[in-house]
Order: sequence, then structure tokens, then C-alpha cells
Amino acid sequence: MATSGILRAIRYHPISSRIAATYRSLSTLVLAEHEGGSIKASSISAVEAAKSIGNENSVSLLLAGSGPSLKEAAEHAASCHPSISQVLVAESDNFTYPLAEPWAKLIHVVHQKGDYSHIIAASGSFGKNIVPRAAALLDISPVTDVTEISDSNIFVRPIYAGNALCTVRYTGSSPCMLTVRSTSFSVASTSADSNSKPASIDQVDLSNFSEDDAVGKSRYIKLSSQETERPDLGNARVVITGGRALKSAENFKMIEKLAEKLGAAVGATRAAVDAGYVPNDLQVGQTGKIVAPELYMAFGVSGAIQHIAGMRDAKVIVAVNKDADAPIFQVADYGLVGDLFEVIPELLEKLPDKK
Ligand SMILES: Cc1cc2nc3c(=O)[nH]c(=O)nc-3n(C[C@H](O)[C@H](O)[C@H](O)COP(=O)(O)OP(=O)(O)OC[C@H]3O[C@@H](n4cnc5c(N)ncnc54)[C@H](O)[C@@H]3O)c2cc1C
Repeated sequence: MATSGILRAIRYHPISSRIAATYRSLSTLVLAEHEGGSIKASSISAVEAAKSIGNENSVSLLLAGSGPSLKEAAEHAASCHPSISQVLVAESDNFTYPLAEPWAKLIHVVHQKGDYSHIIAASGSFGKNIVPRAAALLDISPVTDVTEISDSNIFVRPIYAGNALCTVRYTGSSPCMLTVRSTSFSVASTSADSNSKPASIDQVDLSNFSEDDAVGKSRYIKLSSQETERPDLGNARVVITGGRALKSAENFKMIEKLAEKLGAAVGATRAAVDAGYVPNDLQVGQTGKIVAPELYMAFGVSGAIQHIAGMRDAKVIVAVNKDADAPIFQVADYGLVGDLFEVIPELLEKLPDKK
């Protein structure tokens, strides 16, 4: 039963006596997030996941927002992935910020018209915020954190902090709602075929959408984000992570300098975040970001199960820890038993500056 050291379990979801959903035809609505006039890479991965549901699947992308950047994002959406046949645009001040209440209602309205077999979002903070509320409105149970799609209603998802993979069959009624891990559905850079015709762009009819629908218990206050030229943690090719052993925010700057040299994103353990060395959007792990870079370098990270859950899919893992028995060495491809306060300065000295 073991697969690459990971237990694979079979479980039926949600209740085996219910009749398995049978789809007349496959049609998927992908909930897309956009920023600065572009569709986010994680949402394009959700389209890639939609593609693997079936060959005859027709894929629509739902965008919401207001202002000129929405129009730009719609144009980007129409040509960002050849599997998209239609872009649905909901333009209203109610969607200026991606709050769960108006979005959930929007999904309900759009599904009533489109009668989709599947609704998919990437498993980031956007999808995790909106999908449960939309699923409740549609009276269905979503399947979350999907890493593999075997069939239109059979999915693989990690459980026990990634220590077991569970194959679930969705037996609820339509639509089948999923959040998918974008690192498991990476899009080849050539995927947006320049010869393919752009998808049609249609406005969503919001005449049934009342002001009351937009008002919920949450209010948008502000967005706090760091201006950085470093790559996005979720999609970076190289990630340099520091743990509690860095001891202070000042010392953590060594990790940032190393990341700069390597053109890498910076990650952190929860212990480093809780100690205030870095903001929590850098946390990697079960309750942080899931990453799958080509190279993951961990400095002073013990390798707790909750941290491993967020980086175990990295192609090459390098660990530096002064404790030879640290669990991180069990998943590392290359390990160095040493003091990070000696190793990092040496690396900074010997590595060439990024061109
Ligand atoms: C529900 C739950 C969810 C969680 N989610 C997450 C999550 O998403 N992400 C996450 O990271 N954690 C998460 N945690 C916390 C997790 O259990 C660990 O506590 C955390 O990952 C430990 O962080 P750390 O490795 O930085 O610190 P420590 O466990 O304190 O390890 C520090 C390591 O640094 C080494 N070290 C010390 N000094 C040096 C030095 N000078 N040079 C080299 N090595 C040195 C030590 O040998 C040690 O191995 C979660 C915990 C719970 C209960």
C-alpha cells in the first residue's frame, strides 16, 4: 500500500449510500483571481486541473471586480490557457475586493444559469475563503486540497499533514466543488498557444444580485503587502527558508541576502513567524503556503511534520542544521551538519552576485 513512503488510503466521500453523481456533460467553472490586470498563476493552474477532468469538458472562467484592471484581466483570461472557452466577467463595486459573501452569492447566481458539473478554485487564501461559503449556499460538500484528478468524480488529496494520500469519490449532487493545489497542476509555459483563438468574453447579468447580497459580516479594511522584487513564494523556482535558529529579525536578513543572490523567494517556519522575524505570508507548511520549487534550502529548520507538509514536493531539498539527528535530514537530498551562522556568510561570500 505504500507509495513513495506515503500511505495511500481509499475513502468514499461523503456518504457511500448516496448515488454517485453522474454528469450529463462536463462543464467547469473556474473561479479566478486577478491582480494588476493579469490572471494569477494559481488560477491558471486551476484551469489546468479543470482540463484533467475530462476531454469533453468545457471550461469557463469567472472573474469579478471593477475598474480598468478588470477589463485587462478579462483580455488576459481570454488567451491565458487554450482550454478556456468562455470568460465570464462580473463588474460591480461589490467585487472590488474579494470578500467571501458577495463572491459566494455570485457563484450561486452564475451556477443557476450555467448548471456546471464542476466548480474549481486554487487552494490559496482566495479559494479557501470563498469556496466553503459558496458550497454551503449550493448545499454541497466541497473536496479540498486536491492534488490529482483521476476521473470526473475521483480525486486524490493529502490527509494527516501530507503523510497519507486519500483517494475520494465524490458522491454528492452536482456541482462537484473543488479546491486544487496549484503546485500539483503546473502549467507549461507554452500552454497559452499563440495560434489558439481567444475565448469569448461575456458579462454576467447581475440584475438578480441585490445590494443585500453584497453585505455580509466581513468588511474590507486594507491590504498589507510587502513591495519586493523577489519572486512569489508560491511559484518560485528556488526558495530559501529560515527557522527559529536565526534568533532575530536582524539575523533573518542573511536569509534575504542569500535569496537575493540566488533570485529566490524567502520562506520561514511558523516558529520564525511567531517569533516576529518575518511576516506570516512567508510561512511554509500545513498552515502556511504549499511550495514545490526546483530547489528548497532550509537553514536552522528542524523539519517538523507541519513544515514538511508544505515543502515535501520540492525537487531538491538542501538542509543545514547543527543537529545531525534533526528530522529535516530525513527528507533532504543534501544535508550539511553545521552552524548556519558560519555557513550562510561563507555562501554569501563565495556565491556570485545575481546578474
Ligand atoms: C496545528 C499546527 C500547525 C502548524 N503549522 C506549521 C506550518 O505551517 N509551518 C511550520 O513551519 N510549522 C508549523 N507548525 C509548527 C511546527 O510544529 C514546528 O514547531 C515549527 O515548524 C518549528 O520551527 P523551526 O524548525 O524553525 O524551529 P525548531 O523546531 O525550534 O528548530 C530549530 C532548528 O534549528 C537548529 N539550529 C539551532 N541553531 C542552529 C544553528 N546555529 N545552525 C544550524 N541549525 C541550528 C536546531 O537544531 C533545530 O533543529 C504547526 C504546528 C501545529 C501544532
